Amino acid sequence: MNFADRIIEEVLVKKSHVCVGLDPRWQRIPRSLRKNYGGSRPDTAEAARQVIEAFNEGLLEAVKDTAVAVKPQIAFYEIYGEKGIEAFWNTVKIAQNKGLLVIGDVKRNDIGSTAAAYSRAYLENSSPVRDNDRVLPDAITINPYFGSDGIEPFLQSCEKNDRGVFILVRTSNPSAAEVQDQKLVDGATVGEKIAGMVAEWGDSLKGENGYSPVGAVVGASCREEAAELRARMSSSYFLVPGYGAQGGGVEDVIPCFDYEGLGALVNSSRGIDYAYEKDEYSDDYRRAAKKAVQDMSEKINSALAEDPGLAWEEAE
Ligand SMILES: O=c1ccn([C@@H]2O[C@H](COP(=O)(O)O)[C@@H](O)[C@H]2O)c(=O)[nH]1
Repeated sequence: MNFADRIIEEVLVKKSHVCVGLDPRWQRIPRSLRKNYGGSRPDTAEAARQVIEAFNEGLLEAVKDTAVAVKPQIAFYEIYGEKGIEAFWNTVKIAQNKGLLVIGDVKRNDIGSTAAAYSRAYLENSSPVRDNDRVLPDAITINPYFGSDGIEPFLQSCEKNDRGVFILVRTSNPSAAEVQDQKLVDGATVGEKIAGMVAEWGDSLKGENGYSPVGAVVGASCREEAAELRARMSSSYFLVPGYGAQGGGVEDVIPCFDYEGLGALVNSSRGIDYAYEKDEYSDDYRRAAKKAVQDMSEKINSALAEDPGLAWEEAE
């Protein structure tokens, strides 16, 4: 089953389009979890690993029935060095054991031969060491800037191992337009040009539901562009960050979906991880995360039920 079919299977079972980001920011982890490990900053890298894993375990248990996928952003783990990396990989394992798809937000790529090593690191079981007890994320985010030879090794790994990639097409950050909205000689923007390439890269890998494992990152901050991008990448699942903490709302993500109300996973990281901060009386982050993810899912589902064809109508 290709990666997009695996997403759709979970979407239909859980009746949800939500991806929860796992971005552990030390000072925002509930005090009760970190107080014996150093307070305002971790005493040791090992303390950081333990607290992050405990925090993530609680979040994962809380969101596992509603979230389709989780997206640990590796920067928040790398800052703790090797112990942080250990926490990242342990988080991948814990999440998968709870039935969640894992999207490693690692934004990798390079020249072709180096991209092949990245692809092997994240999407291949063939470890360079003999002791091959490895977990792999179900998908990762990658950068298209190197062009086809950088992308090719990832496509091969996706096909061989039923994994997926989400290629950066239109990101959610405030400066994204500086590069991605620049017009090329044919009048298309850089983002639209990449969208066309993403569609081609995935074309021969489509699965049962017509989606390929070659997805696209399209931020919730670019509602105007989203319908056009959906039309250009009709076989690509979208990963949509920017909901919640970055200001994106349900109306911003609806154009990322297809006619049937499929085609997009909407991510929220801080909005779920630290939902407990809104309750001045409790630091039960698990209960708050569970409620936040349910609310988010219900909002998206009701908007889709009202107007699943919105994206296509706007693009025509
Ligand atoms: O265009 C992009 C690509 C990646 N991200 C990442 O997603 C999460 C969003 O976190 P929130 O707390 O929900 O804002 C974060 O890990 C970013 O690095 C993105 O926001 N936009």
